[in-house]
Amino acid sequence: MSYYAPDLFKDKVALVTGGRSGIGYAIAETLLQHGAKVCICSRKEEPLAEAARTLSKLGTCVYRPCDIRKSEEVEAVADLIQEEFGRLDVLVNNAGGQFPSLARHINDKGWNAVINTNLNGTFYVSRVMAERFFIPQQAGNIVTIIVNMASGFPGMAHTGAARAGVENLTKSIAQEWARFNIRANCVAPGTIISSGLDTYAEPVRQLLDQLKEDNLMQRHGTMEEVANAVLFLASPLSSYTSGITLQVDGLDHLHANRMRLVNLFNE
Ligand SMILES: CCCCC/C=C/C(=O)SCCNC(=O)CCNC(=O)[C@H](O)C(C)(C)COP(=O)(O)OP(=O)(O)OC[C@H]1O[C@@H](n2cnc3c(N)ncnc32)[C@H](O)[C@@H]1OP(=O)(O)O
Ligand SMILES: NC(=O)C1=CN([C@@H]2O[C@H](COP(=O)(O)OP(=O)(O)OC[C@H]3O[C@@H](n4cnc5c(N)ncnc54)[C@H](OP(=O)(O)O)[C@@H]3O)[C@@H](O)[C@H]2O)C=CC1
Repeated sequence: MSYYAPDLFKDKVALVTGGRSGIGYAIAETLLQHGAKVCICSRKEEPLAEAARTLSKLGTCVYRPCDIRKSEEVEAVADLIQEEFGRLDVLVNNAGGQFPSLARHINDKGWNAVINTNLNGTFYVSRVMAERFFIPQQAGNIVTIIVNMASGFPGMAHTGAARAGVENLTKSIAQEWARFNIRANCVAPGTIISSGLDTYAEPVRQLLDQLKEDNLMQRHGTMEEVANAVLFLASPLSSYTSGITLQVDGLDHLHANRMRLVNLFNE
């Protein structure tokens, strides 16, 4: 059940990066359920095509494989959107990820993989979609998924650094592009039950149970709770809001036990 009007995104076109799985899939699904036409992209063609097939039962959903770290592949996604829809109204930068490691054990390749994905990739997609659609249209909306890294992110320093960069980038482009009627905001999820969490093995799995006990609401968040926050920021319901980060974390940004993360690897 939804509290939003079913036609909130009627005649609107949205791109969700990483829309084949987890939170991105839930966002794509919610946008479709509220009338949007959706494009999803990610690296792995087969699961991406399968996700688009399933989502198409809810409305128009197209896909194109793309590594957001390669700006030429991002341009190809823009080409598809231009051919299929001739416009873009909403960009949801959701693609991202990292691996758990103490900072001093992250090698150059691992550091660059995470920075390129989360910071550079998010920038490439935002710039390309603004240049190709939002600025010429004099209208656009960017919502970027980051993480809760307000007090640093021990155990995942690479992603903390990248997402802090993205949050600051969002504040800059929100100001530079306000004159083009473009808004840009972030959503910072806490620990959300998703396919992403399934990628973690011990000792992170055990940590997830502890993080649930620490949470003041005594639970992890749901993908729908993140999708609902994205819907708010992507819609005219938030028309005077830009450059902010909306925390969807059951208060973890005020009350999180960072020692759990520091001690994760029993160093
Ligand atoms: C504690 C609660 C946290 C809750 C908050 C956050 C939750 C989430 O974000 S859930 C979402 C999780 N989903 C993902 O993370 C999926 C996406 N992740 C990835 O695709 C990779 O982690 C990536 C970001 C590193 C990108 O992958 P790719 O470019 O394909 O890179 P490779 O797999 O080839 O790895 C490159 C390089 O990175 C180092 N490395 C990768 N994985 C690990 C690892 N598990 N441990 C240590 N180092 C790792 C390594 O240097 C790799 O190079 P090679 O050694 O040559 O393989
Ligand atoms: N689950 C959680 O607790 C939290 C998640 N987040 C963030 O939310 C977002 C979604 O995570 P979640 O759904 O949980 O995890 P998933 O691992 O399911 O989602 C990650 C998605 O990003 C895509 N992706 C990864 N790298 C690239 C790339 N270089 N180019 C294009 N697509 C890429 C993946 O598809 P493919 O492999 O096909 O490329 C996948 O669809 C991520 O940014 C994550 O860090 C933030 C806070 C908490």
